[in-house]
Amino acid sequence: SDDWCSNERSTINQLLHRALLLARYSSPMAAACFHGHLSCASSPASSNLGLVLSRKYKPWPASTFHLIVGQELVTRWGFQIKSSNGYPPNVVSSQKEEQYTEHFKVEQELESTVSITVVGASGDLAKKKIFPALFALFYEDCIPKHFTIFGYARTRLTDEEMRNMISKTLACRIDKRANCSDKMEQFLQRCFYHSGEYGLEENFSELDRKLKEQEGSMQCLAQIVGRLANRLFYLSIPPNIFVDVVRCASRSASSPTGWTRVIVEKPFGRDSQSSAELTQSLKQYLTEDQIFRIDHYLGKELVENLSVLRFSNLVFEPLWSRQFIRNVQLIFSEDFGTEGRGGYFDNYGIIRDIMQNHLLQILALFAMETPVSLAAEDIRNEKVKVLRSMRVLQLDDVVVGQYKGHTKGGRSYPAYVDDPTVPKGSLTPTFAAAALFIDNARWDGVPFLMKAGKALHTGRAEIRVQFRHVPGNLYKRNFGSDLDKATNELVIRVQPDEAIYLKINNKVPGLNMRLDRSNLNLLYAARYPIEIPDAYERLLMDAIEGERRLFIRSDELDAAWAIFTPVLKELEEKRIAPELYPYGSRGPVGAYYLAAKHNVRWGDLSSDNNS
Ligand SMILES: NC(=O)C1=CN([C@@H]2O[C@H](COP(=O)(O)OP(=O)(O)OC[C@H]3O[C@@H](n4cnc5c(N)ncnc54)[C@H](OP(=O)(O)O)[C@@H]3O)[C@@H](O)[C@H]2O)C=CC1
Ligand SMILES: O=C1O[C@H](COP(=O)(O)O)[C@@H](O)[C@H](O)[C@H]1O
Repeated sequence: SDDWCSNERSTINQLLHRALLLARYSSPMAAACFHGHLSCASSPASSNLGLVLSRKYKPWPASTFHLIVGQELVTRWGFQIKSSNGYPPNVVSSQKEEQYTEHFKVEQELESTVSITVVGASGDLAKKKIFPALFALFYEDCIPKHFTIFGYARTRLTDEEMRNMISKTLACRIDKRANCSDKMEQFLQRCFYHSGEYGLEENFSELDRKLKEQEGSMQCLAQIVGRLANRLFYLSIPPNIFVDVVRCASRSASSPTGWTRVIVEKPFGRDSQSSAELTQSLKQYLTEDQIFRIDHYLGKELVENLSVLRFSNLVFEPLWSRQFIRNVQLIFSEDFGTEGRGGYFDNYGIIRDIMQNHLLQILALFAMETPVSLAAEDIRNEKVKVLRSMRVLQLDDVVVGQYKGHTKGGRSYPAYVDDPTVPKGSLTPTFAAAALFIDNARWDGVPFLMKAGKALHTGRAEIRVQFRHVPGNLYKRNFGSDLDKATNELVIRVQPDEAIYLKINNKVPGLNMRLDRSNLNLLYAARYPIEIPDAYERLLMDAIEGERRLFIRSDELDAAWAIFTPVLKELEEKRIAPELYPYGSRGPVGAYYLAAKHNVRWGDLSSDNNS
């Protein structure tokens, strides 16, 4: 009854928290999705104990709880997950929202702690992306309330020195500057540093002690309810030390009570074999569920939007096949060279750096069949299927290039091989174009062209979808002899100036019948006047929440390497010389010929003003 419920509230809460702990241990998947807590709610349906759900609640399968006191099983209840207002569990009616607010507050107090250790904290990526993203999450209240951040690297720094180092990289969103410096100060006070070697377990044991100290100080209430101390490690280090760190962290610094997850940065190997070896080594210490392989392109707003565009717009989904699409182009260009990263880059080259991961991931999302649901495994299953349907890339369908020095407007730009960290005479491609095919019913015969390059004339990432000709087009004489110019093209511009636009043929206003190509243009800056979060913010938030949708599963990785490994080997074994292109140009002409061979024109090179 309600009376009993309120008298026994604290006992019941404790019992139910223990039940939740048990549920977490017996069903880690469910627990990973579950961010709520159970409490004795004074709901009208008094025979039910209420289940208070957090904002982050994801569907949770019906389950049986074993309620335990001490070691003894005293009660066993099978009960359904149902909200106390009678709505389905993931729906809270707006009328009832106030009633829930109090519960949310209590819930927040009781949430677990999370410690995020950035391994390689002194490095470029950590400073440039990871710490700023963590701060942005803090600023937006998107990080659990009880968090600490640790930097770990060999460089000797005090806590204060690390705070000083990262404070230079933090920024507030231009559209939300309120209390920015206070927030920064609060954030920095939660940041600590530990200096250690990457392969020494005792150094990680020291880190463990420091983590426990911080977790303890966040846990005054936790002793009562058994709050979990969760730990996330971000491997922002060169790949040759991934396994050392994972071994040490898992043996000496993994969480004794909560989850331990590891975000692994690319490159995940150099080919099928080394990637499989890396996976195998990581799996000596971690389960697949603990490994979060990051591809930051999956966290970009427009890449996330791809599925929304496809699956929730009737105007697109029926057109998404060989029947209407002539070719798809995935284009990445940077207007700067390897600048400082030549040492890393030379061992990988542009195919491994951009195509095999970022562009292929976009392709998979673009081309996959409709997943059963938006659950991570359903999406990843579809991505694996489409990747496994792809034809192994042939040398004939690849063009490679490398930038050479160039002088323009009195300024000289270096060649790739001028980078002091690049070996003289290196044949590593800084540019590549490739034609890929998916041998399934939906995409049979449709070329998926990829192009990626550094030191080009512009910095851009986009997906271009060129549609077929309109059969028996009544207006064909208005287009002259070049019917290709009259086909529709959908452009999803991932960056910069995020946009989705569709090129259509349109009548120019006036008394005569003149047609032109115009854009139906969804320019994000005009439509959504907010600053778009950085990809790392979304991905870090997801990793903390245990959401795996945007991370790469090991079988996806295997399928991705299987497409590129043979050609990468052939390029290296035959020592194929890349075509040189001037720094700041549009890349090697070979890319035009490759496209022409497949009856394609690169959309980004169109003479069209609205390209
Ligand atoms: N930078 C970027 O833009 C991107 C990077 N990545 C990936 O992220 C990871 C980190 O990149 P980034 O920050 O650029 O890397 P860095 O080269 O800056 O290395 C990070 C830290 O690792 C330590 N370190 C460097 N080299 C070695 C070595 N040979 N042996 C042991 N420790 C070493 C250094 O810390 P200390 O000496 O203090 O121990 C360094 O500060 C890499 O896997 C990279 O491929 C992925 C996408 C983009
Ligand atoms: O992973 C990488 O990505 C960056 C480009 O990322 P972006 O978000 O700035 O577009 C690239 O410069 C780097 O070579 C590569 O390793």
